[in-house]
Amino acid sequence: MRLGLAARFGAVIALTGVLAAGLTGYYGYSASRQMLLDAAEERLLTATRVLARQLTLELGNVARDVLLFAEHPVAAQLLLRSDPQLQERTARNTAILFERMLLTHPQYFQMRLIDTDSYGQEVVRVDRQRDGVRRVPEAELQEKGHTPYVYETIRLPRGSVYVSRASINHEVGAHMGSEKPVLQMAAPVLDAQQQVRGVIVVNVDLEGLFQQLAADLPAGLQLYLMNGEGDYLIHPDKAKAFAFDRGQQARVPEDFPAASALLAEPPQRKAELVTHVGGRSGRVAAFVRQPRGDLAIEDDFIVGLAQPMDQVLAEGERLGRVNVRIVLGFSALALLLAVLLARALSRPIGQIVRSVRGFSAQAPLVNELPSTRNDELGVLARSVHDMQRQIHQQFETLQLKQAEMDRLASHDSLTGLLNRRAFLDRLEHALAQARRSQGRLALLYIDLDHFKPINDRFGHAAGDALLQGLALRLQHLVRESDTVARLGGDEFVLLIEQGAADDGALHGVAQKVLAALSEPVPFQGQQLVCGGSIGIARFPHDGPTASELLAAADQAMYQAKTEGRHQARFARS
Ligand SMILES: Nc1nc2c(ncn2[C@@H]2O[C@H](COP(=O)(O)OP(=O)(O)OP(=O)(O)O)[C@@H](O)[C@H]2O)c(=O)[nH]1
Repeated sequence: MRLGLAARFGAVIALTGVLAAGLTGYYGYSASRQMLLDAAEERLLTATRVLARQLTLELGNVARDVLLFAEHPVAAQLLLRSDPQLQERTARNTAILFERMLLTHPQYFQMRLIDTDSYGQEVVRVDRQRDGVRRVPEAELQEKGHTPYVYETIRLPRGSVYVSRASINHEVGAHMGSEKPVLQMAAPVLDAQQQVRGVIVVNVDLEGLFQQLAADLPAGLQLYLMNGEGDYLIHPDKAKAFAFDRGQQARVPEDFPAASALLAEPPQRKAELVTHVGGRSGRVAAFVRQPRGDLAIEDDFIVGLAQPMDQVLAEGERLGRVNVRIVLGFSALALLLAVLLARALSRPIGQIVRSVRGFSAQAPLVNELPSTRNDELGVLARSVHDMQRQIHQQFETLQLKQAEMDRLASHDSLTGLLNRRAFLDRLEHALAQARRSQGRLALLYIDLDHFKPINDRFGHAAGDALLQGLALRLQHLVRESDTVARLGGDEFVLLIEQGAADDGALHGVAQKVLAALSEPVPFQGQQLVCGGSIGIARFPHDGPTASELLAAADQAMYQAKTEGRHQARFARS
């Protein structure tokens, strides 16, 4: 099926509309999706920074608690062991303070005072136990001189705080902290001579601390904590946390390859990273490493937050659905407009096409074109109508000219009678009919008498007027069935088809003709008079063909001339 111009135009409009709506929707969706992704990354990085900062602040709080005890004179006094009674009372009071501390800080597993002079012997120790916070009996106190938190801390100057590597606590008798991720924070206790006498140690519950820090995070975020080597300390999948403690490996670059760059950064400096993994079904993650600050930290901490990509893009998907609805709406509108436009165009175009197709120069001109429109189609319609009108006029002129030419081809221009050629056609036709019907006919060959002197005396115009006057007279004289023609010069011929059988009647006609020719014709106040001689030939009597009949009639006319003019003679066969 071939589509019309209006339909094709409509289809182009519809296609353009649908395409424009689709592209706008697609690019709008892509741009807003990227903006959402950027905003989500920014939010995630900000939340991670806040979390890392909170961790630093929290470690600072613990450090202040540790220092509070390390700097307290009671600690140094207790370690001097001067008076056993005072010693016991001071130890009890210290234990009470430790207990208060554990009760108000749920993230502390243990607090203890260690005597570095006696191989790191614990002097006072309070543990979080199943049934509450308890002072550990003297008999259960242990030597801790071999532990890093003791031998590393005693090297520190006054006022410094040691922070251990995060580890799983395998110490014997650690109670609630046993086999849990812990962080030991310790400060040296110095005497008046600035000699290190002991160490105050707090065991921090790493998971508890983090749960507390992450409590305010939005739902759906995954929390990660790594050490400086990238080993997971906290991971949503518990099997990956402290894998190194079980002789395995679970490091952040395995899940987030871009994190290698962060691990390669020099320590002690702040470092950040945002990365995605796994495409649309993966995750966006942000990692922040906080500077160590004043603390003597054994290892760095890297804090990470991740969000599933589908959560990040959920807003974008909603936007996408809205976009799809908008695109569909606009496409439907474009289609509707295209149909309306196509119809508005196809009607006038159809009218013009029908008018052009149905136009005929012969048929009367009917204006059914949309000529009243003010647009280009109106201009086209008016132009078509003008063209049709001109064609009509030219056709009429042509017809008139054709009729005139037809008339000139068969008639004598001076008298209006049939000319020789047309007369011969008529004669042939009449002869054929007469032959078929065994009919008869007769020719009266007429030549004017003394016509030349008229020309000579009164001028050519007078001769013309005489010829015209006599021709008119001959036309009126004969019957309707007869034919009068001018053969040329002053020669006329009369064909009689009815009543030609009777020589008497023919003779009568010839006499009437002679009488009519001898009547004067007025011209410019003159009376022009001539007359005529007639030769009569009959079919089939005087000849079977036109030429023979004409020759016979001419011959008879010539005889009439020679015998005195103004008379008629029958041909002699
Ligand atoms: N005015 C005019 N004269 C014509 C026309 N055609 C022929 N003639 C003239 O008609 C004359 C005819 O010649 P003729 O028949 O010999 O002259 P005529 O005087 O009639 O001679 P007769 O027939 O012997 O009586 C010529 O002088 C032609 O010039 C015409 O159309 N108009």
